[in-house]
Amino acid sequence: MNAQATASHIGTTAPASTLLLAVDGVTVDFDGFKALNGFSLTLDRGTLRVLIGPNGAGKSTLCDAIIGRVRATSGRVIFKDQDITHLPEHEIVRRGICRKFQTPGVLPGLSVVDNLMIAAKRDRRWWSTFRHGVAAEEKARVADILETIGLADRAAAPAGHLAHGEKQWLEIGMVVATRADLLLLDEPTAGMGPAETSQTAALIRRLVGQHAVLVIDHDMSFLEQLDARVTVMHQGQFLKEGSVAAIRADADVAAVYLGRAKEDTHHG
Ligand SMILES: Nc1ncnc2c1ncn2[C@@H]1O[C@H](COP(=O)(O)OP(=O)(O)OP(=O)(O)O)[C@@H](O)[C@H]1O
Repeated sequence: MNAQATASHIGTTAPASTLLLAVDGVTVDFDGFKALNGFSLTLDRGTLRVLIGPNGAGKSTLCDAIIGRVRATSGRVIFKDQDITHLPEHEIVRRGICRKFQTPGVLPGLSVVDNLMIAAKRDRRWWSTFRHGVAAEEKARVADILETIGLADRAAAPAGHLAHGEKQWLEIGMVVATRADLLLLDEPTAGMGPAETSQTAALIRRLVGQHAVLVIDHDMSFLEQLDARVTVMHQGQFLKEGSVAAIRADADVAAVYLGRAKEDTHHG
């Protein structure tokens, strides 16, 4: 199935209007410094959102607060109608949120397909994958993921032999393999050239519908290709939300980026 067909198929079956995640007035206070300051955001099932903001705006802290790596000082994180604010990270992951770097990481000596098999193993006991074999259902799922991430013809290659972009796609595939409903992707195009960046945008668009995806990235050409709703953060707070075109044209957004650039120049 080609990418477009997959995306449109998923698009027609996704329960697109159901609320999946609500970040409700979350503050994260690091000894008096509010990395998040009453920040709110909602995300529906199967939808794509891009989060941007100048350096230090609080984007990573937001992901940390969602996944339980840092604790909200106040406010709540609601996922699938449950308050997950104070749950341990592993329990949040079990409930269906996965961040790219939380996958075991690509094991360079193992093949692409074996890396995906390990991530697909729900109980995460890696070695049991080899001891007990893999269910047919998991094999089929992994074959699907290989198609989605564009690595079907590299399935048998050792992951360590992949190019930089291919390794990133494998990591995204490993997040998908965990069956998470919400995928958090922090700068998925880091270090990529224009061709790989375009392929990454297409890959992410193929995931939408089956998963909600929250992407942090600064690359405007990537954001244009993703064609997603954009939320802009500044100093731990919500600044704006809108289409890529609207955000590009927004004077307040330009001002916070330029302001930051001036500070960076000043200090640097
Ligand atoms: N553990 C911590 N203790 C103290 N301050 C922290 C901690 N983690 C982050 N910060 C501060 O919180 C602010 C927000 O950081 P965060 O990494 O969330 O920003 P960001 O938007 O992801 O930035 P970047 O685009 O540079 O990755 C920054 O000023 C950072 O120095």
